[in-house]
Amino acid sequence: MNISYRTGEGVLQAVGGVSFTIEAGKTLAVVGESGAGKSSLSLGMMRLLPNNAELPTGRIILDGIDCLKLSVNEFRRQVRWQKMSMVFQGALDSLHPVRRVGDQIAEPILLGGGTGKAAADARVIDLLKLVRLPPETARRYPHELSGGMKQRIMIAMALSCSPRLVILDEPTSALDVIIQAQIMNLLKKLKSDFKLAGLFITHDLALASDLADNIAVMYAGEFVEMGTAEQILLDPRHPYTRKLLASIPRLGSTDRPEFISGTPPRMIQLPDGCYFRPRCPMADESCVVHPVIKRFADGRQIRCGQLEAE
Ligand SMILES: Nc1ncnc2c1ncn2[C@@H]1O[C@H](COP(=O)(O)OP(=O)(O)OP(=O)(O)O)[C@@H](O)[C@H]1O
Repeated sequence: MNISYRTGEGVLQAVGGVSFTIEAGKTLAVVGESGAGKSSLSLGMMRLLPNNAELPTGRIILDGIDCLKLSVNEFRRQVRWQKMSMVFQGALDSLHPVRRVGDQIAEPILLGGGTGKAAADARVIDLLKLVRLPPETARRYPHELSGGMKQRIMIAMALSCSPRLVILDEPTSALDVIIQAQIMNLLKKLKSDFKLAGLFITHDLALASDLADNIAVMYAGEFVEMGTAEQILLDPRHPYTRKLLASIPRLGSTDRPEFISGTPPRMIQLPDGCYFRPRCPMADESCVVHPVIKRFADGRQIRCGQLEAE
């Protein structure tokens, strides 16, 4: 999948050649620094990109439906919220301030058609139970709820139509650590109870390790390494993944966390060759050629000209 924006300085490619499969019941975490293209990827999948975005190219196949081939209306009726839903990064501000939260949870259910108001209201109560909120929460307004409760409401909304894929875009980044842990535990429970596929977008590799079966590391709009969570966390191979892991402080370790020197590239002006080359300790003259992503014998995929697929 490719996503570009038209800007005053020219066309900026925010997502380039990103390709992945998520099986039912599995979660893929996409990890990367700010500006790597994570939100563009999730908004592009939901077909909610801003007006200056070009139409994404590539294919998104969900339940046999080629989502990018559907018209806007077909996508809205058949896919968005029904088969693919999202918990947004700014979730705490995305609830309507003067509508009761129960009505807001019911909205995607009613939009899908085929469900009457009474059945939708009953479903709202079930969904509130699922996210461990009391039924009377349905009658409350967003300003009466804490951040953690609002995030549970957003999760209930995302689950309201029993989708096949839920995209979680930094679902806990606005919450304090205790509430963050509660929401992560809820997400883990929901993941094991339902056979949901999850796409978990985060800048936090440690958080990704909590929920993900597979991890893709994103740099400058591309996946640079993708593998099982174990492979990425215990045996990172791409120099950027190694740097990301070394930057996480570890309890009980005397090693100081490392900083990744340099800054991520300006996406409007990407360096020639490998995009990580200016910051990479392994870079040499061969890295002036932009590397393709290669599949290795252990199943992981890596985009690095220095590493040869055996
Ligand atoms: N509407 C837009 N117009 C132009 N450029 C944009 C637009 N939205 C995002 N970008 C650019 O696209 C690139 C990817 O941004 P994106 O928000 O997808 O990254 P991200 O990894 O989600 O970062 P963050 O975690 O900070 O949200 C960045 O260079 C960003 O400046």
